[in-house]
This record gives sequence, C-alpha cells and structure tokens, in this order.
Amino acid sequence: MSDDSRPAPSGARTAAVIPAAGRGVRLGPGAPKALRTLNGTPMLIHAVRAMAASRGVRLVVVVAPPDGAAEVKTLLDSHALPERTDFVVVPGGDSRQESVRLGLDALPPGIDIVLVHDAARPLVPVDTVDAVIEAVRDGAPAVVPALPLADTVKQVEPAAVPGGPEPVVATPERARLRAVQTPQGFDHATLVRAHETVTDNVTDDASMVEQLGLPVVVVPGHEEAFKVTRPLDLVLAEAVLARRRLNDGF
Ligand SMILES: Nc1ccn([C@@H]2O[C@H](COP(=O)(O)OP(=O)(O)OP(=O)(O)O)[C@@H](O)[C@H]2O)c(=O)n1
Ligand SMILES: C[C@](O)(CO)[C@H](O)COP(=O)(O)O
Repeated sequence: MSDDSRPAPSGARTAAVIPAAGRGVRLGPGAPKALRTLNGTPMLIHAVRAMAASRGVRLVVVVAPPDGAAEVKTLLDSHALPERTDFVVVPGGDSRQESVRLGLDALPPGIDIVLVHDAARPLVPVDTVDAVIEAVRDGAPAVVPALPLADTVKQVEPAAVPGGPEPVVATPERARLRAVQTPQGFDHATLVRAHETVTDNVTDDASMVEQLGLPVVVVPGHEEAFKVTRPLDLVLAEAVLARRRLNDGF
C-alpha cells in the first residue's frame, strides 16, 4: 500500500485514468473482469490502490462498465483508499480507446500529466508508476513501461484455411522488441490531441502519439505489471499476492 514517507514528485499535477469497462471475454464467463476478485478484493480496487500509492497521483478517474458506474462507485466507497486522492467514476464505451477518451473527458482543468492504466494490470508496483511520471516530468510527451521479450517472435501471413499452418515471413530482431505495459504516461494536452486526431482502432495510447509523429520513450517495466487476460493469469496474480503477504509478514 501507499508509503507516506515517500516524497511526492513535485510540480506537475497528475491524474490517472483507469479503463475498466471491458468484459474479460478471454478470462471466460463471469462478472466483468475488473470486478472479479484477487485474494477477495476486486481487481479494480487493486489497480486503483496501485495508482493512488504514488504520491504524484492526486486524482483517479475510473472508467466503469457502461451499465456499472453506480456499482463501481459503491465499490470504491466501501474500500479503504488514500484520503489525499480524489476518485471519479464515469461509464465506459465499446472499445478500450473509447473508454480512455471518456475518462479524459472527465478530467478537470489544470491537469498536466495523465497516466492511463489498465484495471487488468492490478499489481503494478508503485516504483514503476513513479518512474513513468518522472520521465514525463523530465519532458517526454509519452512514456511506456516495457520489458524485453523472453520468446522469439515470428511475423506470419494468414493461414490459407482457418486453423491451418501460417507461413512465416520474418523473424524480427528480438533485442529491439519490447512488451509494453501500463501505466502509460502522457503530457495531458498531447494525449487529448492524439485521441482527437487518431480515428483508427489501436491497442494502446502511446501508438496514437506515435501517429502524431511525436517521440515515445520506454522505461523499464516490471514482471508484476502483467495483464490478467486468461485464466492462468489469475493463478499467477494470486501467487504474487501470496508472496507479498509472506514478505509483509501477515
Ligand atoms: N470497452 C472496453 C474494453 C476494455 N477496457 C479496458 O481496457 C483494459 C485492457 O483490456 P483487456 O485486458 O483486453 O480487457 P477486456 O477487453 O476486458 O478483455 P477481453 O478482450 O478478453 O474481453 C482493461 O482494463 C479493460 O477493462 C475498457 O475500459 N473498455
Ligand atoms: C494497453 C496494453 O495493455 C499494452 O500492452 C494492451 O495493448 C491492451 O491490449 P488489449 O488487447 O486491450 O488487451
């Protein structure tokens, strides 16, 4: 949880937008993914606490499932969260991109830096959050945490028949590839412009800034910032939390 002895990154006013409106189809049937529990606590609450743990973050905007904003408000009210942080809940949209835009629309004037963080990455450590904020404060318009890949990657052509073998066309140089996580951090005005300008569907916010022709930089990500996507990821997340409980001595 938050460590109040940690110095607040000074100066810039930072908000976090948490897109949490997805269904979690790849996780299988059940409640919307962000509302499913890890160690008895909804994934979304873990993600909100991960953002609020950074003393740089003064406002968290949660983008709830379209028909679930009231339920999410109740959820936030019923869990202990840092008092120094304000929380706002808005309903989301049909795509992650639309949900992020709706979250941006809810930001008050005066925000300099925006973090966009998947509710589906509930266990990101605060040091990673702070490193992203710091890199934006140092002047990068867009910052992504990322890790080197463990697997070799192949670029393929579509299979001739569904489920058939896919021809390999290239093997990109692995040393230059990174697996990108969140929170991604942005100069507020840049991210708003990216969302106003880029109309094709993309899978992360940084690629919208790339399309504006602006620089995006990578800072080290963290293994525990993995995305809960498939059922096995739930097992890993529970194991990470169990290890943290052990290390914390309770
Ligand atoms: N319409 C959407 C779709 C996704 N998200 C959010 O975007 C993040 C990353 O998306 P992903 O892990 O793909 O979540 P889902 O879309 O829920 O997963 P799936 O594709 O398996 O349904 C999640 O926190 C998810 O809640 C969102 O806010 N609005
Ligand atoms: C934003 C993201 O988490 C970075 O890795 C990822 O692109 C989200 O993709 P998804 O298809 O919505 O899971």
